[in-house]
Amino acid sequence: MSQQYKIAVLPGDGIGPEVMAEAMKVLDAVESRFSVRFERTFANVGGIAIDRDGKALPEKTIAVCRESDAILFGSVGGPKWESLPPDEQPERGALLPLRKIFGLFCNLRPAIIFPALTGNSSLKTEVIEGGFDLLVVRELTGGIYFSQPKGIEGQGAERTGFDTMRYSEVEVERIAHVAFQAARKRVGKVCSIDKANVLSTSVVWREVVERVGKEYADVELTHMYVDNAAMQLCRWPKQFDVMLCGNLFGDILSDEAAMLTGSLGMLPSASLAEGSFGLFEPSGGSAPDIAGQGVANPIAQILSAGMMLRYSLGLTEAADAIDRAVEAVLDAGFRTADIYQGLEGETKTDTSGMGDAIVAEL
Ligand SMILES: NC(=O)c1ccc[n+]([C@@H]2O[C@H](COP(=O)([O-])OP(=O)(O)OC[C@H]3O[C@@H](n4cnc5c(N)ncnc54)[C@H](O)[C@@H]3O)[C@@H](O)[C@H]2O)c1
Ligand SMILES: CC(C)[C@H](C(=O)O)[C@@H](O)C(=O)O
Ligand SMILES: [Mg+2]
Repeated sequence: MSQQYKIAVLPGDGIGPEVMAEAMKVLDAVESRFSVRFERTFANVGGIAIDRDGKALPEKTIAVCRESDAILFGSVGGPKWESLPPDEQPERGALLPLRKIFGLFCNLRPAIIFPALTGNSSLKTEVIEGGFDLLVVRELTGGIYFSQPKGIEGQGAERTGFDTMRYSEVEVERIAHVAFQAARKRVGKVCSIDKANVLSTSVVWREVVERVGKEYADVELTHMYVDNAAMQLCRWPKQFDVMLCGNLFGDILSDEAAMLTGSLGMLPSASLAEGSFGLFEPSGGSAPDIAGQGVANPIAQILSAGMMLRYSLGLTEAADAIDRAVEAVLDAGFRTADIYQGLEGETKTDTSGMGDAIVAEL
């Protein structure tokens, strides 16, 4: 009998359902090749859940997630819901609560340049030569995203929006351990990103990371201010192996790192709790500017499904096969619009064409 896994599938809004359909085809292919079964339960999340169930994160969606081994998430949000009160909008009403409810404190965002796409990078050829492979380890349930108090108060010219940024030692410690352990399996370098020249949270962050680093004598630890890090990523990304970041800095730097690889549509992510449970989603959003046209790049969603197999389900061989299939399809010249340059050997394809090519390769 084949091994069975339960997956909560939350396509969400915009391009979410379009790219999720391709990830489903890939999971079908994995089922037949590796003799496993993915029992998938679809549930509403984000704007579509507001429209159908009256709130961005319905109880029944939370229940489906609780009963599953992992969550595969598309993306949420869009102009249709922007006029709602902030806490009811898809992002703050669904995605952030999901991260908190399931304790998904650790966000892994690997930015790897595929050899076939070196010409797509926004970087100069000499900078890209030989490719690069870096991992952003982002703290996901603390910092300015979640600290209280926050809100908007007052009237007229005195009306003020405010957020608070707090990081406790335990929060920094547990994400630092993840970064050092990841570095051990990679090149062995952690660069911790902060703003310790200005922010008190960063003073605590740097001290704790330094202390945790003493337990990993085999890993090289450096510290860098976030503004310099943003510049260094464009200048010479190869200097980085693991970039350890707080919630806000990791959000910003991971989008930057994505673009160095060619497109935001290429960058997957894993959001992990203690243990094996996780939520897997593209790093980018619902892309309202291209939604409904069938042209979105499904690779970030497909690679996110691969990360789910690797991190939550322990299906390393199948996860490797997905990564290899994506690489082979790019080598063969298949390109969605976001990575198409009109060069010789390139074949322009749409969302489902890219999914089909990856399935055929699998
Ligand atoms: N995890 C999430 O659900 C998530 C993440 C980020 C943004 N959002 C939300 O998405 C909405 C749109 O935000 P935004 O426009 O700032 O960011 P976005 O990431 O949706 O889009 C930024 C740009 O990248 C392009 N892009 C993104 N994914 C792509 C793909 N797979 N293929 C091709 N091109 C792709 C878009 O077309 C757009 O030009 C907002 O409501 C935002 O809050 C959601
Ligand atoms: C949509 C938004 C809340 C989210 C974040 O800021 O974490 C997104 O940008 C991401 O990177 O996953
Ligand atoms: Mg982001």
